[in-house]
Amino acid sequence: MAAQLPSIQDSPPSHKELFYNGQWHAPLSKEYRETFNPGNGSVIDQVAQAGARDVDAAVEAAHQAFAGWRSTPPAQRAAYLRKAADVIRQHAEQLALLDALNTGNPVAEMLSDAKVAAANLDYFAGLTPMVRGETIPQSDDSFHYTLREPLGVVARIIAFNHPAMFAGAKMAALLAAGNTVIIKPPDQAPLSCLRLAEILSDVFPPGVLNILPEGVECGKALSTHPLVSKVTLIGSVPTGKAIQRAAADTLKPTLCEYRQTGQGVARGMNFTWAGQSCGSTSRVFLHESHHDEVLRRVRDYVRTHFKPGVPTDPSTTMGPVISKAVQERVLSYIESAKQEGAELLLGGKAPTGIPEIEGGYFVEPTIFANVQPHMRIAREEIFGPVMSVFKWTDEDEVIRQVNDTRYGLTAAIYTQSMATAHRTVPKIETGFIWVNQVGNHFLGIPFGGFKESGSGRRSVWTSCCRLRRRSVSMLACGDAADMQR
Ligand SMILES: NC(=O)c1ccc[n+]([C@@H]2O[C@H](COP(=O)([O-])OP(=O)(O)OC[C@H]3O[C@@H](n4cnc5c(N)ncnc54)[C@H](O)[C@@H]3O)[C@@H](O)[C@H]2O)c1
Repeated sequence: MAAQLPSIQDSPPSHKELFYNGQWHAPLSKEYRETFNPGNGSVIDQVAQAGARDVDAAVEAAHQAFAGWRSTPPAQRAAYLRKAADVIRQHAEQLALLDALNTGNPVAEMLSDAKVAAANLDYFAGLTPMVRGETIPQSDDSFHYTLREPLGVVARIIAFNHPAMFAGAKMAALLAAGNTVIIKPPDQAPLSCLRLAEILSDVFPPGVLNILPEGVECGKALSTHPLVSKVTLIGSVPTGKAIQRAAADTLKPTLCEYRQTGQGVARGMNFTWAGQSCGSTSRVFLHESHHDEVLRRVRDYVRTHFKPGVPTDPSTTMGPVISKAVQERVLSYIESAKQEGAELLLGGKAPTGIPEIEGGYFVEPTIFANVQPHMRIAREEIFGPVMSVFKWTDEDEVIRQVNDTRYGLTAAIYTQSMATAHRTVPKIETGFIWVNQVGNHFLGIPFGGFKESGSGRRSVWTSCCRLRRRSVSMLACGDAADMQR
């Protein structure tokens, strides 16, 4: 695979500005900000920052493009999406390398991200003819039907952990349904999204796909803009709440997911990207009958499979966290766990003695056993490489503990009994549950959270369209009678 990777020098996007209306624009604010390589702390480049006036211009362009895009026949929209998928596939290695450089996620794993994005575009291209309403029988003298219509301009604000995948995959259904899209890349890691804008710049008609790098201010301006019909976020709970508050004024909808077990527990924690995945199974509940055996296997697996290294090196198995501030926050959680009496089994500090990652924001893969429900690491989202292990004996009590959190995105159940799985699944308060597997995602299967982990479910058309009901009285309208015949 190493031979397939392009050189790092050739990979960064040549444009660092704002992409809208099919063109690159310097920011009206004239502001640029440094973007970093979390693998060594160095500055990679300066990237434009979209201000409120830039957001106005981009939203206007997307709004103007909407009428043409929504009336483009579904088969033609599908052809645009398939072309985008092909182009992304051709640049998969470059996008993976850019995300490794800018997020710290190991490049070998990031290769699949661009492929997932392309697969989503192909999948939703195939579904464009399925954006359908239904007819509803009533009485003999009336005829009722519903239409699914695109919403208009949709803003997608995305988190830093998988930028190219979040941008590429999650535009697919929106575009297929006839919406125009503005993507706001993560402030920490905008480079792969800028490259996406470059490679897709002549794929879609101007204004259909727009990409505006910046941070919170741009996100806020998008959330409150009257011409933005919907804001979708992949991000943290406080951001989701802030966006819902901001969007409320303009009434926008928001969408805010023994060996085999040991390996599953270890893999579910996503140590590869330093635990920075929304779906990480960071709390592990092991029954006392196999607690010690599974825990030993988990520790051995993590110790041998996840070694901090240079993110752009294809042999690296674990990257840094995204920034110095996040590294300090994760280390402070580790300190709190030690002070509250959890038992440190592995890791617990920033790695030392590895010259090639000096200056990077790394934290060793960390496992705490004997974690109690009241401890901070058991209650708050760390979003770092820290796993908390609990021992349990009583099924009702463990389900109570599993649900005793503000969050509810994913869970995984490992059991030899399908009866146990079926009995337990409905009791667990998460939007997505794996059984005897973990971390896999499936095309077209809704993914989203319960409680503070999300509102809405990323399903196919419900999140991209509004449902318009039409009632036609045959007595009042001859055309309608013709339609029914
Ligand atoms: N539920 C999921 O599917 C999912 C997937 C990946 C990550 N996440 C979550 O994302 C978080 C980590 O990513 P992050 O640190 O980039 O999250 P974040 O919430 O800090 O930022 C996410 C995005 O929102 C923007 N933003 C921040 N404040 C905003 C505001 N007030 N208005 C509009 N936009 C605003 C940011 O610029 C960024 O682009 C974790 O909490 C993780 O659980 C969730």
